Order: sequence, then C-alpha cells, then structure tokens
Amino acid sequence: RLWTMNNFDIGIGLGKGQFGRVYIAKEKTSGFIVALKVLKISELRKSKAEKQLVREVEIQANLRHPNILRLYGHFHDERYVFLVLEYAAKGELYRHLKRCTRFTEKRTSRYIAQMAGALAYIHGKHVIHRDIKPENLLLDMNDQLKIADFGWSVHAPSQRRKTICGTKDYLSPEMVDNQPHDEKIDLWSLGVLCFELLTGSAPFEEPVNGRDTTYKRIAKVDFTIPDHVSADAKDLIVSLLQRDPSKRLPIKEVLSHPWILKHQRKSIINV
Ligand SMILES: O=C(Cc1cc(-c2ccc3c(-c4nc5ccccc5[nH]4)n[nH]c3c2)n[nH]1)Nc1cccc(F)c1
Repeated sequence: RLWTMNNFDIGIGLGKGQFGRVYIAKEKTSGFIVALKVLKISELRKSKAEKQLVREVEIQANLRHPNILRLYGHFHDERYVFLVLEYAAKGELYRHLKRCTRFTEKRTSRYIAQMAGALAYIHGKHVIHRDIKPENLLLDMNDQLKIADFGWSVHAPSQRRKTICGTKDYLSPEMVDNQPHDEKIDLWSLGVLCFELLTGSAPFEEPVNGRDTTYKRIAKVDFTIPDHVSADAKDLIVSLLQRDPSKRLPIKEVLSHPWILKHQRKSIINV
C-alpha cells in the first residue's frame, strides 16, 4: 500500500536520531498509532548514508520478532524519507535505567532473556546487530523490550569498520583491535548490557574526569562486578565477557542459564 504524509496525523516529537526526528503519528483510516521517522534526503546524501538506510530497511522489513521493533513501511517525497515504525509506548529503556539507577535482578533477567531471544532469531538469519546498547532499546506497553536500531547491522561475518560514533562502552575486544568479527560480538554486548542494567554503569566506562582508559580496559577485559550482584548473574556476565569470542556462552545456552530460568514469569497454566 502506498502511504503519503496525508495518511497520518503527526503528533509530538519522540526523539532526535542521527539523521532525523521521530514523531508519534496516527494513521487516519485505522487510528493505528505509529512512530514516524522523518529523514532528510539531503542529510542522508551528505553523509553517504543512503546505502546504510537501504540495508537497514531491507534487514528490518524482513525481521519479525516480538522483541524487534517493526518497520511497517516507508515512503518518500522529494525532500524526506519517512519510516513507519512500531510505536513503543514506554520509550527508551535508557531513561528508565537512569531514573532508577539500576534494575532489579528479576527485571534485568527478563530483559536479557528477551534480548537473547531476539539475538538468537537474527543470528539464525546470519544478521549481526553490532550496536546493542540501552540507547537502542525501547519498551512497549507490556514492558517488552524492542531492539530499535539496525543502523550498524550487517550480514555475518564482516570486516566492515564500524566508525565509532557514540559510546565505546559496548565495543568488543575484536572491534577495538579491528579484527574480523562475527555474531559473537553481540554476545559480548549482551554481557555489557547485563552488567549495565544490574549496576547502572558500563563495565569499562572511564571514571568521571579520569583518563579515557576504556579501550585498554576492554582489550584487557578489566572489569569488576560489584558485590550486590548475585553469583548466578555474575556467572552469566563473566561467561559473556570473554576476550576469546569462541569462549563466550552461545546464545542458546544464555536462554537456558540458571539466572535466566529462575526469573522467567511463572506460566499461568501450571500444568
Ligand atoms: O531509525 C531506525 C531506528 C529508530 C527507531 C526509532 C524510534 C524512536 C522512538 C520511538 C518510540 C518512542 N516511544 C516513546 C514513548 C515515550 C517517549 C519516547 C518514545 N519514543 N516508539 N518507537 C520509536 C522508534 N528511532 N530510530 N530504524 C530504521 C532506520 C532506517 C531504516 C529502517 F528500516 C529502520
């Protein structure tokens, strides 16, 4: 179906991405609420991001998973490209984390289980995300996590250099050493995410006004897990933050890890 701007009532701005703004919008005939991302073509052209956009549209349009933000469609006029994206009613996971400093073990375990499910799904399609971090994660009405940004996802394995725009905290040792990398970099990022949700800060982030030692600490896998973190959670983080990618816990085993199983929602039907 061919959409144009006139099919939508545009609401407030939800956020400003790298190439454009996102607005809440209502599709007029159905009343369906979406997030409409507006990308300026001149901006895309200037930063040679058209190819990345095309790849992202292709990748995201073919992904169907409860924890991956849907791309319902896209259209353009002479100046803008419009992406009709799923609306996540609770917004950025990051804001919730900042607001409560750190999440409980139960809440973190559920988010990590949802992430692991989504990663198992995209890895099954030989897609690697490469940019897992709280800023790219949204929450829907039912507190379901939604991976929002596939700006850097590529088909595995990839040599493509990921220009470091944004946080370094989630870079894996093989990315820091500019080595060839495969989907196991998402396992490393999952370990960093688990650490950050449980403690409120990333494992290798530079201390406030300290010298920027992030790269060195990543390369040396130099991190300390605070005492309040349970032994099970510690075990999962350590099994993901392994320098050697082949030693990282495979994604299927993350889903059956004791710390993940013990916090699963009790199923209603206790058969
Ligand atoms: O650009 C993005 C990712 C993306 C998604 C979003 C985004 C941002 C915010 C929201 C929200 C949202 N809900 C909120 C509620 C409260 C406060 C803020 C909120 N943001 N829902 N859905 C969104 C989607 N920004 N950027 N995907 C993309 C880009 C190019 C091609 C493609 F196929 C996908």
